[in-house]
Amino acid sequence: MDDAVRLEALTRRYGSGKTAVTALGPVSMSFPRGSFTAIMGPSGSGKSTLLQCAAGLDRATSGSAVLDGTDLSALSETKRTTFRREATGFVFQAYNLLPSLTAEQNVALPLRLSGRRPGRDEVRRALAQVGLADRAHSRPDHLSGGQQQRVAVARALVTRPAVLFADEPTGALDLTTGNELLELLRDLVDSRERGVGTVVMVTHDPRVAAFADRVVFLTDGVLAGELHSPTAQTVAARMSDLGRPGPVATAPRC
Ligand SMILES: Nc1ncnc2c1ncn2[C@@H]1O[C@H](COP(=O)(O)OP(=O)(O)OP(=O)(O)O)[C@@H](O)[C@H]1O
Repeated sequence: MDDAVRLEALTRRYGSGKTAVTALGPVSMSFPRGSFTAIMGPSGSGKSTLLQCAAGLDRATSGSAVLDGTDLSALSETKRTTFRREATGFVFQAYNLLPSLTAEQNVALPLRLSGRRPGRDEVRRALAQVGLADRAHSRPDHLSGGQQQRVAVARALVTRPAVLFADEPTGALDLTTGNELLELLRDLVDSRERGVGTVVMVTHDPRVAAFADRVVFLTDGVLAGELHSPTAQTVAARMSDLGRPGPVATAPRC
């Protein structure tokens, strides 16, 4: 399996001099195509920073992120933005839909931002992928929270990105609706003809992480291990270990 995303000694620092904060790194790791990875770690451990650098929403201070074969650090700000719009989809906790636009118009936005005239078929296809083909003309305030987040997923899928990134995508949803959304993400990875192929998701909830193939743990901006074929119990146990003083929590930055 080749890599959809590869991080090579990536660091992200904020500020300069004595007030500089290293939010992340150095981190080296891969997200293989066709995989569903969850990123976990205590608050402030660098999860969102990792996601944003991997997705090209933020720029590494040193090292690089290689996304779908393109080294983001080698691109100018403008080229990175253009590339990111085509190669990635991003779903946030808050659905971030424009309230005055219909579901269909919201989904078409990334195509318009890329300077393309949205084809009705590609927009309808993305809505069908999330099970909302019949709600194309609904505005967000006529949709439930779960449906709004599905529209946000359809918007993220419309450019047929190589990777779908999600930062706490179920954070605003109740348990049942959240599980339905996670089953949708799982299905996007598992079923090739419907699929986006690769999903990378930040969460703080072990039950949410258990939908992934692999969980990657961060503490203080560096990798603190990973877990394959996770269950909510094994993830919760590892998280609790991370919180305890010991060899893992005190591992030096490499
Ligand atoms: N713009 C910024 N300026 C300065 N420091 C920042 C900035 N963004 C993040 N940080 C710091 O970088 C570190 C990592 O932040 P990040 O948001 O990636 O962590 P997180 O694991 O996603 O946290 P949470 O679970 O609370 O959302 C934190 O110490 C944070 O305070």
